[in-house]
Amino acid sequence: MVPPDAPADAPPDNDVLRACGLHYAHGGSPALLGVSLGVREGEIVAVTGPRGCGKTTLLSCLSGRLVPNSGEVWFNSIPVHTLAPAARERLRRDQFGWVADTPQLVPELTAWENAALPLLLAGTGHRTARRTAMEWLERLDVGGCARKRPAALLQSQRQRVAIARALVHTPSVIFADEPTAPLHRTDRTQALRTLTTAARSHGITVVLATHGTEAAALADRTFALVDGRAATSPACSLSA
Ligand SMILES: Nc1ncnc2c1ncn2[C@@H]1O[C@H](COP(=O)(O)OP(=O)(O)OP(=O)(O)O)[C@@H](O)[C@H]1O
Repeated sequence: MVPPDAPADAPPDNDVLRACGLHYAHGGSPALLGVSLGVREGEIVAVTGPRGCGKTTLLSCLSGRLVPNSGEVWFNSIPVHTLAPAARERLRRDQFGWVADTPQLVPELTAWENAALPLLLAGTGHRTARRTAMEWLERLDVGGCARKRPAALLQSQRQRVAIARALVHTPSVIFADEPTAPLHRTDRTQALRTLTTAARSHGITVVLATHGTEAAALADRTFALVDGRAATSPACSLSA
């Protein structure tokens, strides 16, 4: 509920993520030109748009992987855009999950160790971390690969391990950048449904970049980008 003394157009205070007026250029090449977005807790938002419109850059700024050239990013009451690198790294490790369009696993670790990594880094005991990772790997149909290293897995199996790793510590927000790109069409629906069902049942917010209508259909809302701008610009107001 918006408090009575808040500005009339203040965002709802159940926004878990808020971005306001984001600008970002890769070198001299502009990727975001004043993007504003609010995401509510537990919401699944699909960021859509043609190749090169800025989806990955937007997810990277929202998640603290990139610092915008100007504009603000808030995670609850935390100003992500002004955090020091170490604090941003901690925030990403503890509160966020990331699934890239190609699986980025640690080659020396087995599938279950890769999936358990966020728990192990947070100090969870080995046995609990392993059990939890195994549960997620099984939900994603790759439980049988748990002892294999990434090199021995198919690309589609690696991506499922990466999805398990994003879910394993039940983060506040998962950023998924074309998460089903490496999967065959038949595998896509199941992996997407596992991700979105798990997110809904655990109250995890998801920001999902996608070209596909299938992924967008599983989201609560679509946020369309065109040439680095929102296709329809929401008003931007920060109450914090
Ligand atoms: N590392 C980089 N160096 C230079 N330009 C980049 C870099 N990354 C992205 N860009 C440019 O920034 C713009 C936005 O790219 P971005 O990857 O965010 O778009 P996208 O919508 O995710 O594209 P895709 O659907 O192809 O993944 C594009 O013009 C792209 O060429």
